[in-house]
Amino acid sequence: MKNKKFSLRERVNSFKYAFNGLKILLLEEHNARIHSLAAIVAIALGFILKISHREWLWIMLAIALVFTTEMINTAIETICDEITTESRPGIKKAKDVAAGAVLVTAVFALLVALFVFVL
Ligand SMILES: Nc1ncnc2c1ncn2[C@@H]1O[C@H](COP(=O)(O)OP(=O)(O)OP(=O)(O)O)[C@@H](O)[C@H]1O
Repeated sequence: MKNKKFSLRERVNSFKYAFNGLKILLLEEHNARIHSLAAIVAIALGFILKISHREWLWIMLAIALVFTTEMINTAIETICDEITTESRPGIKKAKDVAAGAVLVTAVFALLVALFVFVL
């Protein structure tokens, strides 16, 4: 793979696959819809309250982190379900740790919103 020649078409396809991943997340994952709604509300509030550039950076970081962990969580869940649907302690551990990562970033995003919009 490493010695393959550079191909613009393959690079464009990589972007297509990545956007497809985002589309799958938004269409199929209920949590992602809730996070999208929260992101839209935060962006709207940012414009309404005319927050500073620095505050926008925190809001964008929070949104990006939540979506990134949500996507990695979905990828891990999907791989786990492809491996087996039988009850396995290792699968439970992987899924719960991945879900925990989403929780950590969601709490971080809530704290950012609290600091930017309330305090
Ligand atoms: N194959 C498995 N073996 C053991 N535990 C599992 C397995 N699949 C899921 N679990 C556990 O069952 C619980 C629910 O799993 P599930 O995959 O439905 O996650 P979820 O977060 O409820 O799903 P979603 O993200 O789609 O809302 C979690 O604690 C998960 O770790």
